[in-house]
Amino acid sequence: MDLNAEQTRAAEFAGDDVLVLAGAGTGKTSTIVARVVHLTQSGVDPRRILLLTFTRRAAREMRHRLTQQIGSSAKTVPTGTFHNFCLQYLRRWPDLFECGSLTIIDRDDQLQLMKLARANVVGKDAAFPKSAELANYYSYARNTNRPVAEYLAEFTDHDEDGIKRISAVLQDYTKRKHECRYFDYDDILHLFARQLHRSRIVREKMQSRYDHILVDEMQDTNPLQWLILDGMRDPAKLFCVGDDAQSIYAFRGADFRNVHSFTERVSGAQVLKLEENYRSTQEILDLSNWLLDQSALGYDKHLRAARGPGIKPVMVELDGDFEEADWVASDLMQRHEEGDPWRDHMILTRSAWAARSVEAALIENDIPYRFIGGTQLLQSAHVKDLLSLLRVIDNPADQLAWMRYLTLWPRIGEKTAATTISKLLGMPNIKVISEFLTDQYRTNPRLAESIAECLTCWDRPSDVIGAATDKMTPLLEKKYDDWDRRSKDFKLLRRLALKHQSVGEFLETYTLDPITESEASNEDVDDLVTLITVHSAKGTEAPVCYLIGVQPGNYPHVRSIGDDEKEEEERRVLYVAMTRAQNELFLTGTRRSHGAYVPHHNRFYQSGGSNTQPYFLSDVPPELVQSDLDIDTDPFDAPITSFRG
Ligand SMILES: Nc1ncnc2c1ncn2[C@@H]1O[C@H](COP(=O)(O)OP(=O)(O)OP(=O)(O)O)[C@@H](O)[C@H]1O
Repeated sequence: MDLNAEQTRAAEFAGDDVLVLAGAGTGKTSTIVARVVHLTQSGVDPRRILLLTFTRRAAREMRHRLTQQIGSSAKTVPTGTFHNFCLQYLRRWPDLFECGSLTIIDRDDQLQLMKLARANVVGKDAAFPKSAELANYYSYARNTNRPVAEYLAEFTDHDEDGIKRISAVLQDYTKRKHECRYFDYDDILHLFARQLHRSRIVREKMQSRYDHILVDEMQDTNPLQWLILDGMRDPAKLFCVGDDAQSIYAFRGADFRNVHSFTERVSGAQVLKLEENYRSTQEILDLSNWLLDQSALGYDKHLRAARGPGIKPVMVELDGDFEEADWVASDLMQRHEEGDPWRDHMILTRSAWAARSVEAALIENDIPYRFIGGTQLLQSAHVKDLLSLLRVIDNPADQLAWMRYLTLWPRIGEKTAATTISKLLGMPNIKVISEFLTDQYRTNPRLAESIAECLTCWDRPSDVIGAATDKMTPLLEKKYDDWDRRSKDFKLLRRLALKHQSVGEFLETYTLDPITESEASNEDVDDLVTLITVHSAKGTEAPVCYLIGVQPGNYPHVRSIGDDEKEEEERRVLYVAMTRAQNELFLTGTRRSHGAYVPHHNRFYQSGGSNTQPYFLSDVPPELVQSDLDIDTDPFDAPITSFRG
């Protein structure tokens, strides 16, 4: 692929710091890869080029493309997400980062711990914010690098007393985290950034390691991530690539306006633009451009299709979720019968929950698929049960895992488990704990035996999972009705674990970068339909895209209505989704559950009166889309036409 003039200018940029501001599909990924190639060919040591991506999938993709161009030296270019990058250094220099050993916890564990802290500080108070809300406050304040109390005072309606109580819960949560040697996702970035700015030694070490720092998806970096970049740049040069119209992570503290202030933050930096879209046909871009034009924010983006014209996006209105799911499944099957590979198709959904009917239709029709961003394998209850055994061995201070593991066994309730946990926490190592448990629970001998068995093969993660499965199957079989279905996941875990050197690394990899059951079981299968949440879909593309649930109430989402900032973020979510399509774009929506609809050129028009709610596509010009008026949504109601005429 030959780069165009804009892309070449960016890839071969000879100044110090640069922001490449680029529209969807304009070749940001290709340009970053070309930049690395250019730098290595100009004699820069590949190990001194740091490439930061938004997801591990994006990192894999970049590495793959780099390998095609520069061969095996691609492996030596440090490539990963902010979290992976920071964690790697926390592990390498625990003393410098003052962190010792640590266990990364996921959102579920974070909420469990917050629940305990909340109960401890405020007891039973139904009006007090729930754990999820508290965790969001905590995370948002940290990602935007401001004190929690200040954030609460400025952005919430809580009064002084409320703020004091919330702060007390968050302090209790932090204390519990330290006791268990837990690190939540934000801690990884926070600790790294803190030491980078506090310790001269850390800063000097980090600043001397890289000559070039390349950052993808700059529009979704938050102030905490900026602190990291700012602490490491100079003399290292920044090459940041982003698109303000694709910023969809405000809930994690990202502010798309940050890309606009790049030149103020990095003096002497230049801004380059990429405007020619190579992904989609002009019709798909016309609709996407129109969507942005409706915003008061003035994105000033008009994507041009290098590929020229194609087919207009199609809006399909269906009766309900099941009809929508059936429609997508039958369209897929028809295309496959006509010779299109499954992999050419992507279904985009707002959430895993919103995709459940479509997922069911794919399964029912034997359509092979992988679900990216769906319910995570490691979050299913039976997998958490099994992994609790591995977690307590890996970190004997892991109280949440101990609680889960101990209460799995007969006649051990939360109170008994809590007493046991308080005793075992002071013990020096897992062997001593295991002996103590043998003694303590003579009627449940397998409780301690399972630990001992796992310890015999601890350096072989896949065998550890095998041993844990053998020991725990009789227990779990009784707990779950659908055991046959669930037990298959343990085979998957074993397979995944084969790729890892240690149990700790295995647990950490999938906690940091969760994987769904369908992704795990189809890792080596190439021809699949991709079902994906829009938030996971950045950077991806497919010839045919189905955006499901594009109806009033979803775009913008009811919860965002009335909040201008949130509504605008919703617009960008829809924009990201639309701009994934290369050749064909279907926007499907349902009329049930959203009140009365009347036929209209775009078929999603909602009748006026009290039912009216904002909907991004309510005024879409008819010439930009096709309405699929011929779809037979309810064949049993339609009059039958005699074949005799
Ligand atoms: N100069 C070019 N010539 C031909 N095809 C190109 C060129 N640059 C990029 N492409 C193709 O355009 C598509 C989009 O490129 P890429 O994924 O790099 O865009 P992007 O800007 O990262 O997109 P987004 O931000 O929307 O995810 C890819 O299929 C890529 O191969």
